[in-house]
Amino acid sequence: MIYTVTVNPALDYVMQLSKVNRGEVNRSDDTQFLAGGKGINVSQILNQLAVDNTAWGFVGGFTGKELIRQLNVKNIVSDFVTISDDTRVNVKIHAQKETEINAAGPNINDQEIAAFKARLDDLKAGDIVVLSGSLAPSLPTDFYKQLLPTIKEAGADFVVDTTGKALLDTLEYQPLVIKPNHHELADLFNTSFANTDEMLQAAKKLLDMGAQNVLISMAGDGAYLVTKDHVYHASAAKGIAVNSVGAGDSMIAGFVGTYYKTRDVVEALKMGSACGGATAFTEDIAVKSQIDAVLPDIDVEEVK
Ligand SMILES: Nc1ncnc2c1ncn2[C@@H]1O[C@H](COP(=O)(O)OP(=O)(O)OP(=O)(O)O)[C@@H](O)[C@H]1O
Ligand SMILES: O=P(O)(O)OC[C@@]1(O)O[C@H](CO)[C@@H](O)[C@@H]1O
Repeated sequence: MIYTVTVNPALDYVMQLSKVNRGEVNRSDDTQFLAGGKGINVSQILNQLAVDNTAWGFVGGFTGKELIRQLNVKNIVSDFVTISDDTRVNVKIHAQKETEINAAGPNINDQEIAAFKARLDDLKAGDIVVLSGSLAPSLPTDFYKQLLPTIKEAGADFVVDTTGKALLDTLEYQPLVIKPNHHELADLFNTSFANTDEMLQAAKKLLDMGAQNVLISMAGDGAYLVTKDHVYHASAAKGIAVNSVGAGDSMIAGFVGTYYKTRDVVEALKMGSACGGATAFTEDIAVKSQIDAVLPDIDVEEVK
């Protein structure tokens, strides 16, 4: 089983308008509330790929009810801890440029945290836990790290999609894969890369620090996968990008879901790239037919 963890999910309020004039009243042409949060997006793609998964996290209030309603409509199995505060709303403005305003998130109390940690008792050897997204402000900054000993003791693997110190702190527990984009990878080492070789060297340092695989995503320029023995490049899907929300989550889902089924990192890289591209080409998270349509575009080659 794959478990996705979204401790700070959101209703994404997507507003379409041709232009935003700052300091004036703007009117949108169309709006939508979409169930969001990085782990939930991963679950949506896993469902499209017919990979069994359960979404875990915290939801509360009227926004939390709507989020669960949407997950049920999409047949996403979930087992969230209900909290007394409201799940956040994140505003995504699709105008000339995309602008995102993500709320901090609800207050989560100690009892609710304990109820969440009890969920980990269900883990079995071979399971994969995908930990994604920001922490609600009331959670300790090392919340993900606190979960890792229990996950590893159960014989499960984990994937973590976060940045900075929170990411580095998890490496000693040997995440199955981490997926910084190339900017996040440079930030981890307080640097910028003059060339691809420097970027790949940085990924190798993360392997030395404990990561089992490092996936470097580069939006329309594709991705590199750096493993202990190989480096692969995957080309990007061909199409017109209309949305950048969830491409990274979709890539993680495609990679992890395929790896779970095949244990083949090259197939996983290929599917991850297709899922990321398919989501970039649609307003919402991609569905199976959109993923299938771009899969033949992806060429994977070994570069070293
Ligand atoms: N415009 C695009 N064209 C083709 N493929 C894309 C495009 N954007 C994203 N992808 C695919 O999705 C993968 C992940 O995208 P990206 O590098 O933007 O991740 P990210 O920065 O984590 O994204 P986000 O945080 O916006 O979800 C890329 O490596 C690529 O395979
Ligand atoms: O605030 P976080 O947790 O970092 O990111 C949350 C979020 O921006 O991530 C998803 C896209 O990746 C959206 O569905 C959601 O609103």
